[in-house]
Amino acid sequence: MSTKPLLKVQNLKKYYPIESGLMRKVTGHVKAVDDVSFELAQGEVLGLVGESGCGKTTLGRCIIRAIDPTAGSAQFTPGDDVSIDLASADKKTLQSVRPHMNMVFQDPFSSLSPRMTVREIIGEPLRAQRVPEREITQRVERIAEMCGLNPAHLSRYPNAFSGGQRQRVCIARALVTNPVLLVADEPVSALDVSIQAQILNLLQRLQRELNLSFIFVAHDLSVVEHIADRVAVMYVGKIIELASNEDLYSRPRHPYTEALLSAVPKPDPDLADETIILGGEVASAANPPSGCYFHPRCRYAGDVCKNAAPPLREIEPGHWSACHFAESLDLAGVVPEQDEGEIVT
Ligand SMILES: Nc1ncnc2c1ncn2[C@@H]1O[C@H](COP(=O)(O)OP(=O)(O)OP(=O)(O)O)[C@@H](O)[C@H]1O
Repeated sequence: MSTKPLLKVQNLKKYYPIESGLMRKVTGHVKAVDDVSFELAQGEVLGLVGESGCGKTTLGRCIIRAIDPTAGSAQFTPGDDVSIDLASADKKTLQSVRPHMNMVFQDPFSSLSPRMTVREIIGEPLRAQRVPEREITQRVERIAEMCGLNPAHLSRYPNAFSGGQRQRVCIARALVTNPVLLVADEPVSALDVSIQAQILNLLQRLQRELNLSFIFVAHDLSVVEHIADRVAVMYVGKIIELASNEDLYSRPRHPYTEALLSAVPKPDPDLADETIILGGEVASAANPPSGCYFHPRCRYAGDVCKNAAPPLREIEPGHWSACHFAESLDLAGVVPEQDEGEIVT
């Protein structure tokens, strides 16, 4: 088995040009993903968390090369003899590794063709690989069953399915090629609260049974608390904290993470609500503030934060923070929920 990380992302960037005037002159850039680096081990679940617009979806899409990054690399090593840079790979090379990675999207209502049966939808990636029809039938039925779908219902169309069942169809389609890497982009946020736990439990079970590596995108730390091994927090295109689940929740080392954690629902309703209300707007990726992008909203900011951008640095083994005061601030965390099996609704 390979000792290399499954995925090594280095200095990844995605800049969108801002054009204006009749001549569509480029007057600036939206830095949607700005110099992001991290590694993902085989079988690891990385939670990718941050407010709307911070670049989570763009990062996920760049990694699986649904869109082309502006710069940087994403070395993907799905096997001992296969290792390619997804960021720079040509079309043919990408096609050869496509079956090893996939993405599940937020909205199961718009991501399924209404004119195809569920059997056809799930089998589509295999058909694209020219897998024989008999094998497609077997593999579709197997993965559908693993995803909690009744094989007798596979000849139905998506509109006969509820939101949760449709997301199961999306998950089955994403897994039918036996990928090793799955990017799940807010896979439960479009679903009813009562269904969210079922889909999270399903993803967790599949991750364990299939030894999948996950990048699990969420805007809320409570969603990834149960499923992630490590968590990366993004703010305006950059990772500003990265640590093991336990360290990040119990001892955050960035004021933005502290604020996100304060909004995580407390198990004990008698505990005082100490939600930190962040003032001001999320900084614009087109025109970010000077220094630390978070400083205009940070209650601990000093002069240095206005002037100098703090790099993401390892402040203790495995715990990375991009705060000038990471070592000296005593930030409030939460007790992470123990993983005691399935989430109960
Ligand atoms: N095609 C595009 N052209 C220009 N700007 C874009 C494009 N796609 C995304 N952006 C901008 O890039 C930034 C990051 O967007 P992205 O959708 O990745 O954020 P996100 O964290 O996933 O947000 P959400 O949780 O709302 O999906 C935003 O400022 C967004 O407006």
